[in-house]
Parts: sequence; C-alpha cells; structure tokens
Amino acid sequence: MSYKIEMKDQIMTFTIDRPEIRNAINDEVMVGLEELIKKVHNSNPRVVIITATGSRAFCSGGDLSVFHELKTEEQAYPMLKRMSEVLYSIKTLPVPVVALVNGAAVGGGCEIATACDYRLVWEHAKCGFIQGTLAMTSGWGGATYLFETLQHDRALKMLSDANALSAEQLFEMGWATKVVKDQADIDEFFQTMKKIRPEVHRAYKEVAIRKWRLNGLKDRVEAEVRRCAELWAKDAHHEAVNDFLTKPKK
Ligand SMILES: CC[C@H](C(=O)O)C(=O)SCCNC(=O)CCNC(=O)[C@H](O)C(C)(C)COP(=O)(O)OP(=O)(O)OC[C@H]1O[C@@H](n2cnc3c(N)ncnc32)[C@H](O)[C@@H]1OP(=O)(O)O
Repeated sequence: MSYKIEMKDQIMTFTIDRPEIRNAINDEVMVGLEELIKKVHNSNPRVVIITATGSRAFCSGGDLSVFHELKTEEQAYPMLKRMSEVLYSIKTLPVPVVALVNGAAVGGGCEIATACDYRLVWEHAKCGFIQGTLAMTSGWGGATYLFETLQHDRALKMLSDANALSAEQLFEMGWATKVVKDQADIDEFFQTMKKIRPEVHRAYKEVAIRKWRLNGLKDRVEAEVRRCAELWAKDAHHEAVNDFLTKPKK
C-alpha cells in the first residue's frame, strides 16, 4: 500500500509511503487521500496530520514516471482537477490539518503542504514550488493557497523563483509554522493545541472556511488548474519532464 491512515488519541495521521520514489503522488495515494477525507468527516478527530515515510522527502509532487504519459491538455486536466478537489477538501476540513514536513516538499508536494493549516518543517527539509523549472505552474491549487497564506510579494517570489528553500527561509517568510529539530519540538506544538477544547479549534476553522467560500477560493483554484493544463500540453514542459526522467542515475 502506498499510504497509511492511523488514528491515535483523536489524532488522524495520513502517511504517504512511497519513499523509494520520494513519496511522489500516484493514483493510489490520491485514493488514500480521498479515503482520509471521508474518514475525517465520519470519525471527527481533533486534528489531522499529513506526513510521509523516511526523512528524504515529504512529497516530490506528481509521479512523473506515470504522469509524463499525459500529453494533451485534455489528458492532463482530469488528473489535475481530481487532485485539486482532494486539496480543496483537505483545505476545508472542519478540523486543523498539520503538514509534518519530514523532508523535501517540492512541486505538488509543496502544494499539499500549503493546503494544510499548519506546516511543521524538519530543519533539514527543503521546499519549493519548482513547477516553473518544468515550464508550467502548480496545478493542484497550491498557488491559490499560497496567495492566501503569504504576503503578496513573498508568495509571487516563491512561485516565480521555482526553487527549493531551507526550513529557516521558509519560517522567515511565513510559510513554515515552526522549524522542528526533534520529536520534542513536535510534541510541544500539539501540547499547546491540546490545552484548548476541540470545538474551539473547529469554530475558528469555520471562520476561515466562511472567508474562502465568500472570496471564491474554489473558482480561483479551478482557473489555476485550467492554466496549468494549458501549459502542461506544451513542448517545453514535456521536454523538461523527459530531461528529469532520463537524467543519469546517481
Ligand atoms: C503533476 C503536477 C504536479 C503539480 O505541480 O501540480 C507536480 O508535482 S509535477 C512534479 C514536480 N516534481 C518534481 O519535479 C520533483 C522531482 N524530484 C526531485 O526534485 C528530487 O527527487 C527530490 C528533491 C524530491 C529528492 O532528491 P533526492 O536526491 O533525494 O532523490 P532523487 O532525485 O535521486 O530521487 C530518487 C528516485 O525517485 C525518483 N523521483 C523523485 N521524484 C519523483 C517524481 N516526482 N516523479 C517520479 N520519480 C521521482 C527519481 O527519479 C529517483 O529515481 P531513480 O530511479 O532511483 O533514479
């Protein structure tokens, strides 16, 4: 199985479990995330954690060994749309969602982390919207969420630079909620959360969801998906992906 879903002490944890391919997202992981969303609505945890196996990567984005077969806009759009709906559902879960960034979060992996409410980033992790290096934009809603998260110039620069930033840089710019160096740092974050009753956390999450419903977040995500699908179909993107897939083995 490419993922795990566990519930302990009212904390539901989703773990991407494809470390050999840096926890890239394929159809099976998408199915798992869709299952997570249903479980959260049915079992009412106090908090959700999204993380991954190992320490090399949180998520390296879409699995290019699979998605490179999508050539046209019409072929790419359904995959982008499906994952954008997964991330919108995660964004609007009625409980706090924490990305425990255990390693590199790049491309769509950075989008997943940005769709979460909080980002606890291990000090060695590097994260970035590197889609620009593939001659395209984010395509799962991540850019839309980033403009909801950071001050405008920092969001636009993170997207346009298309590079991976250090945990300290991510904290300074306001993307990382906390840089963590050990389990104690993580435990401290959740201990603080546990001091307040779950219904208070849910009520404040409702305030954010109301804002997003009023400011057209879903429509803005759809426009991002459509634009990405257009760029996806161009030769420059296919050539960049091919370069990645044919790079010499380390
Ligand atoms: C689908 C659209 C989506 C979006 O933006 O909306 C996307 O995310 S597009 C995909 C964008 N992601 C990338 O371009 C990331 C590519 N990967 C990397 O930059 C690195 O692998 C990194 C930084 C995540 C980790 O580097 P590290 O040196 O630790 O590992 P390797 O690069 O040697 O990778 C190990 C092994 O995994 C394969 N790999 C890694 N990422 C992907 C991926 N996203 N898709 C497919 N395969 C991936 C890599 O090729 C290596 O394979 P091997 O056969 O062992 O050489």
